[in-house]
Amino acid sequence: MNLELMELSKSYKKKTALTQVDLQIEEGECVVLCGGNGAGKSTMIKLLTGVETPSTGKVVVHSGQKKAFAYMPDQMNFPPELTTIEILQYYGQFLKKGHEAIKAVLEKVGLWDERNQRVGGFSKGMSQRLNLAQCLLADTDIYILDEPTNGLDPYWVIQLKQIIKELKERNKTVIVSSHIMRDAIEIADKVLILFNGKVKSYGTLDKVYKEYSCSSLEEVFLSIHESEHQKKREGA
Ligand SMILES: Nc1ncnc2c1ncn2[C@@H]1O[C@H](COP(=O)(O)OP(=O)(O)OP(=O)(O)O)[C@@H](O)[C@H]1O
Repeated sequence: MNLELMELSKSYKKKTALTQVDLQIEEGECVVLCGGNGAGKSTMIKLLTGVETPSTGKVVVHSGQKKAFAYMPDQMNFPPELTTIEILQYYGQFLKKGHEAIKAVLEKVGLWDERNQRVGGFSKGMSQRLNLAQCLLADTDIYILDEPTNGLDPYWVIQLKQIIKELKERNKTVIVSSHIMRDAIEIADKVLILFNGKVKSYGTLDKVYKEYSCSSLEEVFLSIHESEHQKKREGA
């Protein structure tokens, strides 16, 4: 086991974004954080990566590495005047990665031929692939990807899934947030279902389906929505 979330909560002023999360994530697993808008996916990712500090609880990382996480934020604003390769060279300095490693990741995300282009002219999908490249450049135990399919066309969604599969084959832990159910079904060993900052279910798809007597993630979500709205109506 290499990651433990202990009584993790986060509040922003009056808003509770995440409530008392207790769970473990095993080595070599792909966990997909699922949930609707405002469910708490990005907040959880920010707590995992240390971008935000928890209001209570903690994240314990069991890793021999000094830097255990590689992070792909949901959006990156790269300096527009820099070229693709200049950006990766910048990250490479900190990660101690040279030309060969940079070339390998740019080839993986299909941007090697665009290495001398200024990123200010990039499409949304190209920027997202560059964002993925900076994350893959780090050789860490845990990869955290926040809505990585945003802006990617179907070809690159398939490639991204293949990249995640390869990371898992190298026994890396991959945590992905997505509101696209189909992605979750295809790549997840486990899904974590968040609703209003609370964990509603965590485990394999079979376990989650059984818990809600459903046969798809869409049905699980509908069931959660209906029961939460029912509770709200009864409380009102
Ligand atoms: N910096 C912040 N200040 C105040 N409230 C915040 C902040 N960040 C998040 N929140 C609130 O916390 C809740 C969870 O937000 P979060 O961004 O984690 O959700 P999400 O599941 O990633 O949603 P989405 O799919 O819409 O991106 C929301 O109600 C949001 O408004």
